[in-house]
Amino acid sequence: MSLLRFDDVAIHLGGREILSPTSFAVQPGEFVCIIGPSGCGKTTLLRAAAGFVAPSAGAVLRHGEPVAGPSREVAFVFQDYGRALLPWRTVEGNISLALEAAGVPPAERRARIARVLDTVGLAQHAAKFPVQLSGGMQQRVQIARCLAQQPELMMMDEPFGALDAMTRESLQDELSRLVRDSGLTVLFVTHDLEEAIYLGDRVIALRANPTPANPSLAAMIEVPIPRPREQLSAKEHPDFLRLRRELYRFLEYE
Ligand SMILES: Nc1ncnc2c1ncn2[C@@H]1O[C@H](COP(=O)(O)OP(=O)(O)OP(=O)(O)O)[C@@H](O)[C@H]1O
Repeated sequence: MSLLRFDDVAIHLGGREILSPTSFAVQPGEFVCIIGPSGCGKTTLLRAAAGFVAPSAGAVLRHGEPVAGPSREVAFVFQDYGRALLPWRTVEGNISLALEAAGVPPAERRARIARVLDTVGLAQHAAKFPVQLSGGMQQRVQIARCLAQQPELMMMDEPFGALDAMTRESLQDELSRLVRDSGLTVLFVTHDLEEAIYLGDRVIALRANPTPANPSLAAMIEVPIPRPREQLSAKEHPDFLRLRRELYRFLEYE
């Protein structure tokens, strides 16, 4: 059974159709990237998948059950790390917060925090405050916080959009590795089609201003590039170049 399924999901906000009836399914362990022009409803789709926005028509199903609201099984990583982390809490304290809210006992909290900080390479920085860390490190804290919750689904909304190119590539590789090791399922929104192809098992392309003839779901492509992927060789792979061309044309004309 699919971990997540959109069955003809339409979403209207402010009297406008943001997402026209859209159907797709996400299997456990899949990494699905969502691209599309600004305002096409990528964030709205993530929010609907997480139960923050109710569909105007159709159904969002997790494990075959309608999603009724937010769940601890779903964790978010946002682009704006400056606002996503509490500045008055240390790295450790930020990660602990969600676990405290979930009632995880202190000893297990400490063990989970140590484990996830190790996973993202921040074990030496547990006692620092966000302001003492670079942007890339703050994003690692957000990812660690997400992993500590042990969700089944990780939603990432342009998580690397504000980082420089080098940091971005190294975080892409870290993310690929830890997703492969953990078996997490990921929905990842990005503007960057190379990032979508490099990270995704599948890429969903949305168009803005849908009509019945041109619905929101413009394309859904499989990425057959073998894993583990490596930046240079993956980006020279014939399938990478083919998909980049296809998606580039799509984005150019939308
Ligand atoms: N609560 C709301 N009420 C009314 N309109 C909304 C609401 N939330 C989002 N919108 C509108 O829905 C459209 C899609 O927004 P959304 O943030 O999902 O797009 P996006 O593809 O993620 O855009 P971007 O790439 O710029 O982040 C936008 O036009 C936005 O103004």
